[in-house]
Amino acid sequence: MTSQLAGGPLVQLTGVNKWFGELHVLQDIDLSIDRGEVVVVIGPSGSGKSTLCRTINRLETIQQGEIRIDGEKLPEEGKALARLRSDVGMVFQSFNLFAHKTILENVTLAPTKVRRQSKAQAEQRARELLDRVGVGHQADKYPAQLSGGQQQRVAIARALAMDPKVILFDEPTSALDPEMINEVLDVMTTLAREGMTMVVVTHEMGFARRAANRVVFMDGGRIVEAAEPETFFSNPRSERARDFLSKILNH
Ligand SMILES: Nc1ncnc2c1ncn2[C@@H]1O[C@H](COP(=O)(O)OP(=O)(O)OP(=O)(O)O)[C@@H](O)[C@H]1O
Repeated sequence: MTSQLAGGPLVQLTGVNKWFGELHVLQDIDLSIDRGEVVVVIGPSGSGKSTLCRTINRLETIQQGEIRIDGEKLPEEGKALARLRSDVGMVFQSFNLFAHKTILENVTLAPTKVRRQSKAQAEQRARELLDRVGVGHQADKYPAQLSGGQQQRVAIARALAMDPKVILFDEPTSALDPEMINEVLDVMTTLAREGMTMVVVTHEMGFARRAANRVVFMDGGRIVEAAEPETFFSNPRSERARDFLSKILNH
């Protein structure tokens, strides 16, 4: 494994190509993400946004190109599983909490099993994180006793408990009732302002405008354009991005 100098990009994708059978789902992706940067990925359904996220988290393998996290090249497939949760956090649309475990247990599970933290140490940290996302009072409950918005905030605390270098959010508010969306976006905005490196696939353009350093627009497996939100939203360069924005903003 090679290490680059600290201070280089935290996440670097170079010439990444991926196929699902005949479908060329990621095409020549080059993307560098700096420490503390918040990148919002948008684009039409099927454009490859989730797949991009999943490759960064090693949930999907690629056929061409290279992905480095903090200078380290992704290990081969077998080893990737062992490192899956160590430096990249992931928050999915569907929370993925263990129903039969308490909220506290959900957040302590990975630190005790993967990081081998003591139970006491992991619980103390989990309680701090649950307080931070506003659900500290729910620690002894079970997921089904919480609203969707609360469960997603627990999922964010669970990701933070592993002290990830970057957190990937794959449509984190798409499964939520509308009134719960903002409570999750507010937690994410706070994390962004605190300097967490984040990649966020979302249709929430308000979040992109206020929290993103860069908006990446994908279409047909390619990054078609990438710009600061102010530039992107006021003057998208490509016709596809203009069409997409007019559809989503008039929705
Ligand atoms: N495991 C898989 N096997 C085969 N095809 C897949 C697989 N996962 C995704 N695809 C296909 O790859 C393409 C890109 O999917 P992906 O989920 O990355 O798009 P997306 O931009 O995130 O879409 P959405 O906004 O609808 O979630 C789609 O055509 C999808 O059907």
